[in-house]
Amino acid sequence: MPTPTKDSLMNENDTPERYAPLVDALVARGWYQWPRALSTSLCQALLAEAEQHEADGHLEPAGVGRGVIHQVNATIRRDEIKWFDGRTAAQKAYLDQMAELQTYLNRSLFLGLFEYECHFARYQPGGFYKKHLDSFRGRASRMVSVVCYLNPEWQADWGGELVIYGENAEDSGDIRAVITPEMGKLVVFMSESMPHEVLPTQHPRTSIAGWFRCNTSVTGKIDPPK
Ligand SMILES: O=C(O)CCC(=O)C(=O)O
Ligand SMILES: [Fe+2]
Repeated sequence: MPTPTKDSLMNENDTPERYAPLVDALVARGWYQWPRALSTSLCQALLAEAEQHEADGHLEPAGVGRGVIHQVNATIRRDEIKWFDGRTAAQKAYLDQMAELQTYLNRSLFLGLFEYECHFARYQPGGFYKKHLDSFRGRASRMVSVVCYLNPEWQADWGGELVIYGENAEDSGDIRAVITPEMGKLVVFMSESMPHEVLPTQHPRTSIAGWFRCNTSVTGKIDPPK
């Protein structure tokens, strides 16, 4: 099979206006679920990369916290990750779509997003990620979270759903969405206000987790990514 080019992985007829319902939902309720947002050819290419990283032993246990307080804690999360380096056609095509979304979000919501970071994530059977926020309140940095799922023919009884809760993280009864991780689905939510968790999966579960960040530079120091 010839190596796909970036353009061959993009959908034709994709206009930025397709992001309008996403932005409306983010404003109204803080999250949006978009089945079949990405082309199957792009998702398959990304899945193949993630599986190759796993076969090559290039995934690393994910941690919690950033910078000096970054630590691996298997009671909180059990996925393995690989950060994008933007070198392959598939990564470039995905990053192009995120750049387009970033432009659209900035134009419509004036969010001042200036950077996007993302990694592949692989959850093995038994893997989970307990309820958390992607950004600490008051230290705004990660503003908008985007998860893309890469699992063809996901079965309803395999677990591994993403559960999104209301703003009060203590209230576990306030479930806003239970989302299955089907290939091509994009989930977008506000990083500071939507607690969420990944329920234990019974089947290997592959995704791309990413974040749009705003500049939180303090006294000239730019927050370190990751
Ligand atoms: O994979 C998912 O559904 C969400 C992952 C997540 O919450 C994270 O990586 O911060
Ligand atoms: Fe998260």
